[in-house]
Amino acid sequence: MSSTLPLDSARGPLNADGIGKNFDGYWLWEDLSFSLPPGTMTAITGQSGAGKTTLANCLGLLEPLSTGRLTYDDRRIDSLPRRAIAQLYRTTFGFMFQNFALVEQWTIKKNLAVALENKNLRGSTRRQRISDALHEVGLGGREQDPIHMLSGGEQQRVAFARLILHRPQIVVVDEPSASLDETNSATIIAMLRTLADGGAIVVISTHDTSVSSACDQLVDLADAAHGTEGSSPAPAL
Ligand SMILES: Nc1ncnc2c1ncn2[C@@H]1O[C@H](COP(=O)(O)OP(=O)(O)OP(=O)(O)O)[C@@H](O)[C@H]1O
Repeated sequence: MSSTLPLDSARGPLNADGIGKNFDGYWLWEDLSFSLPPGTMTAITGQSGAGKTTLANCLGLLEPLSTGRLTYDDRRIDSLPRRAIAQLYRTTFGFMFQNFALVEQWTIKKNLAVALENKNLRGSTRRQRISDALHEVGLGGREQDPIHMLSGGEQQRVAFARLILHRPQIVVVDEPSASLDETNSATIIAMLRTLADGGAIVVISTHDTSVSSACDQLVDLADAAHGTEGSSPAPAL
């Protein structure tokens, strides 16, 4: 798919340095170090329960790390106060969650307008941007459709249109192909690729090999040491 909309480039890599996550003495993953460069798509892979979603949440600053640090744009970002994280959500991070986080009773247009709230745009510019984003995802002219009338694939396109409007430098995606058929899954991967091609850092938690094989690099949690301190590792689920 071609991209006609301007996207924001990331300012440098998002770096993870020795990060770990511990729940009640159990290390889900630990001592992970990797770099997510601008312009690339990275898949977080591993078996069910390996901690893919948890790692995506930690990279998106939605959950705290137990150890290690995250840096972006030469700035440590994992231990920021709430207000600074909120600012990063307005300016830097975009998310696509499994349930798309759309308001079902609202129209497509109203859901998309939320992404432009802080951008101080004239009404006509706002309408044009929404219209362009909807054309970009193949839903041109559907502004007034309520979300609950849309299929899962269409809802995901709306969620993607919202990402386009938000123009994030870092995009965190959780299981993009869950509950989608092959065609819709391929479409969403192509859409995420347009964000990476525009210079964004795209990181995707997935159990789907068709998604991970479309990425430029993997963070495989099968390789992450885990277990309780002083005991053998937990059995595979
Ligand atoms: N807040 C929490 N407190 C305790 N345990 C948690 C918490 N959040 C997640 N877990 C546990 O961490 C493990 C990993 O969960 P996570 O959803 O990250 O794995 P996943 O690899 O994404 O799994 P799946 O592929 O099945 O979605 C699970 O056993 C889960 O119960």
